[in-house]
Amino acid sequence: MSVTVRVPAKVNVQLAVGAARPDGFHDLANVFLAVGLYDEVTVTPADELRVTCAGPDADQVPLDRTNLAARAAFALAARRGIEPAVHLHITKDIPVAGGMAGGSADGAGALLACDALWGTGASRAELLAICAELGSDVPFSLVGGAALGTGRGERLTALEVGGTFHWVFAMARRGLSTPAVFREFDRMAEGRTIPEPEASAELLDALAKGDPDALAATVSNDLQPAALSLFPELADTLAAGRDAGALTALVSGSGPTTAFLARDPESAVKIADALRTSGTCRTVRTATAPAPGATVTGRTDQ
Ligand SMILES: C[C@@](CO)(OP(=O)(O)O)[C@H](O)COP(=O)(O)OP(=O)(O)OC[C@H]1O[C@@H](n2ccc(N)nc2=O)[C@H](O)[C@@H]1O
Ligand SMILES: Nc1ncnc2c1ncn2[C@@H]1O[C@H](COP(=O)(O)OP(=O)(O)O)[C@@H](O)[C@H]1O
Repeated sequence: MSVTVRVPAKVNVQLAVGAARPDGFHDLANVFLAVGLYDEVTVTPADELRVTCAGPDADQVPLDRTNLAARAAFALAARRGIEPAVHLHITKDIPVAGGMAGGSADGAGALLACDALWGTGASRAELLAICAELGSDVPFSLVGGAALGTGRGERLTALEVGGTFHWVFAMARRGLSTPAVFREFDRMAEGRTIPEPEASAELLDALAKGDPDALAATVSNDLQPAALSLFPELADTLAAGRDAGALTALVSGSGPTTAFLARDPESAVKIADALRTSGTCRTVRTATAPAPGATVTGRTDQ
């Protein structure tokens, strides 16, 4: 018996960051867009909980109880008073510590897979509440598409997307820690008044129209200066993609993955080729958006 769930990565087309809150988090206006790069989580009954991972970055993924997939299984089992006796296998294609919410994807995927395997029948609202306990980005991994995240990013409002956007992603040679990037944001913000984060009406309109030029003109990421401060070489990657015709180039979330919006699939291929030969990054991928959220893609009864 097994259940397999496929979950997308994300890029933040707007990431407005407010001042640090007393709990250490930051209020956000976080416009998430799910992109067609996916992790898969397969859950099968086992004697006790264990996690395995396959894929190019698998050696960087913790296989203990800190893995977000394991934490998701524990959280759902605890609510039902059952033992999380499962094997969670992650097929990882989303870069690790890349600002594309790979760990969050695995958390949302494991939750949906365990719910299906155990027949828990959790409501969407309960699944979303568990996701929010696991991490600020995890609810969005469950729902996919496009959404505005407020609070610390966990309170979602679905957004309309009127077309397909073509993206290129450049994966960096090392990761960046999300808390470290927020700390650098705070350090750089010292002595300044930070405005309340607000979604841009122009950006939401560009998404709704599916207009890549309008989207390119309105994307923003308040964490980008902090990510560049900790990882200055990313500026070279951004420049290489811009020179190759990207409509816009930005750091994805807390980075260090960089994201390039292309006008069409042909331009995306050209930008990807230029980034590959630029020597400024580790790997390059193209993907379209929006992508669906966590979805059950396989089920066996044996
Ligand atoms: C920045 C974003 C943008 O979507 O993602 P990444 O680009 O890293 O994937 C998110 O806000 C990351 O969300 P997620 O990775 O789920 O973070 P969490 O586990 O909730 O929090 C990790 C740490 O990040 C900081 N944090 C996170 C969210 C938030 N609104 N304010 C924060 O200050 C805190 O230091 C927190 O301890
Ligand atoms: N299933 C998982 N996949 C990847 N990383 C995980 C996972 N569970 C926990 N982690 C931890 O979370 C950190 C951030 O991972 P990730 O979600 O890939 O990056 P980001 O938050 O930048 O999108 C990793 O360095 C790793 O230690």
